[in-house]
Amino acid sequence: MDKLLIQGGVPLCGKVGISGAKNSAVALIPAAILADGPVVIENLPHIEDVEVYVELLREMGADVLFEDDWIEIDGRPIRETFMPNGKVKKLRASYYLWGALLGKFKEAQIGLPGGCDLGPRPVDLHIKGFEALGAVVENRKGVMIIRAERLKGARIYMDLVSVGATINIMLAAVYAEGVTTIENAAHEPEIVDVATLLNNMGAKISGAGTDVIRIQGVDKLRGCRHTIIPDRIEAGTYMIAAAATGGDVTLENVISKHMEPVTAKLREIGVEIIEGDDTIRVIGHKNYRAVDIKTSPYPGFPTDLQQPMTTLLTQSKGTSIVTDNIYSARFRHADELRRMGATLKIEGRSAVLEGPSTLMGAKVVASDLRAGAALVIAGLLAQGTTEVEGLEHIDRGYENLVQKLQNLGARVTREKLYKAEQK
Ligand SMILES: CC(=O)N[C@H]1[C@@H](OP(=O)(O)OP(=O)(O)OC[C@H]2O[C@@H](n3ccc(=O)[nH]c3=O)[C@H](O)[C@@H]2O)O[C@H](CO)[C@@H](O)[C@@H]1O
Ligand SMILES: C=C(OP(=O)(O)O)C(=O)O
Repeated sequence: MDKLLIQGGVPLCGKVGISGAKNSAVALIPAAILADGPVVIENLPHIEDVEVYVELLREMGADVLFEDDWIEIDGRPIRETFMPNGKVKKLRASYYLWGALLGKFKEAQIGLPGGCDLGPRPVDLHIKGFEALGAVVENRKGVMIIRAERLKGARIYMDLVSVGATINIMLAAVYAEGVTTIENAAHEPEIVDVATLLNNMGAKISGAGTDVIRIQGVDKLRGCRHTIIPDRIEAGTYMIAAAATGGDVTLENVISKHMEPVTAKLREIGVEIIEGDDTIRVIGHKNYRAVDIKTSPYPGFPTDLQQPMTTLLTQSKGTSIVTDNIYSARFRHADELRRMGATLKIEGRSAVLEGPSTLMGAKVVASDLRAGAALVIAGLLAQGTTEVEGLEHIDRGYENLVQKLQNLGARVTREKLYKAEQK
């Protein structure tokens, strides 16, 4: 186990390349097994979630070649549809094996997923979708057993907007007979990315990125080549870090449109942002204004940037209220920020902050992936040294975090935790 040591107070300056999107990568990898031939996915981030997915596919019998930033997946040799627990618990997105295996084999026996602990994360909408397509779903001691004689297209209304359920239904429905429509579908760019890959494989999906997705089932999907979109959450993290340290950072390989909810809020608090074709320059200042933030599905403010943004708002003058409408318990970074000197309290689903606060370095522990990002940003702007533990969460989703921050001038190193420090 490792920890990060951060000497705060250095404005981040320079350029940073944004990696391929985690939440696309972990859906595109299982989508690839639906093809009757090899699928090459480029711009793949080297993050723990991807490494675990590659191991899962290999255990199931797929041929996987994983080089630098691309992967070739041939799902044809897969015979195994049984993955009870263990590795599937290491990430959230292992639930995409339900849809992919159901589509491919009409059967999946896969354990319930893991992922960040943000309060209850039910999977009822996934099940409702599979059942509508004709599957019988049983939860046997934490293993989802999903079987169908045949999959038949259906009209599926989602009670809530769900990224995972929308993608899972698409994965199962590509091989269903007839037409499936998903109403009240999620709009996230990662959904469009998955639909693009599936369509390049020969699927007939229209409407991805809107409320209604239509999937005309097909008999066969072929191999193809696909490049993953940039990670808008990683990009947002560096934008917030640049703003928080009063730095001047240019992000490369970004899609500005995907960043609009974040760009708008940063401008509102007083950050200067210059958008290029595939770059965004963030010029930080002091004296930020307080703002309120409410997370909501895309194109609303993303819940995955709520925690980093909370850190930035400790530097704004006045009262900011941050409300997470997606997850009921995504404020486990609050105690750690308070330990560093932030003035904030949690009221139900909201954090109420009074700023600006002078943050002081402290020993803190990341409880989940974006809590980790929030604490790293806190360490970068704090006076003195911050030690961040819980890096196994951060490793799930940030490629080369230390190196990218060092390239921007941050004084950050990764060190081994001594035995006595390990809990
Ligand atoms: C691997 C991946 O892509 N993870 C992302 C995905 O998670 P994930 O796909 O798990 O999140 P969802 O979009 O499904 O969840 C949205 C909301 O719907 C609820 N819900 C969801 C499914 C369900 O069957 N029943 C139900 O009640 C959830 O508890 C949550 O309150 O989208 C989230 C919301 O943008 C992001 O925070 C995660 O980073
Ligand atoms: C919540 C997140 O991830 P996951 O859904 O994979 O746990 C995240 O990326 O912030």
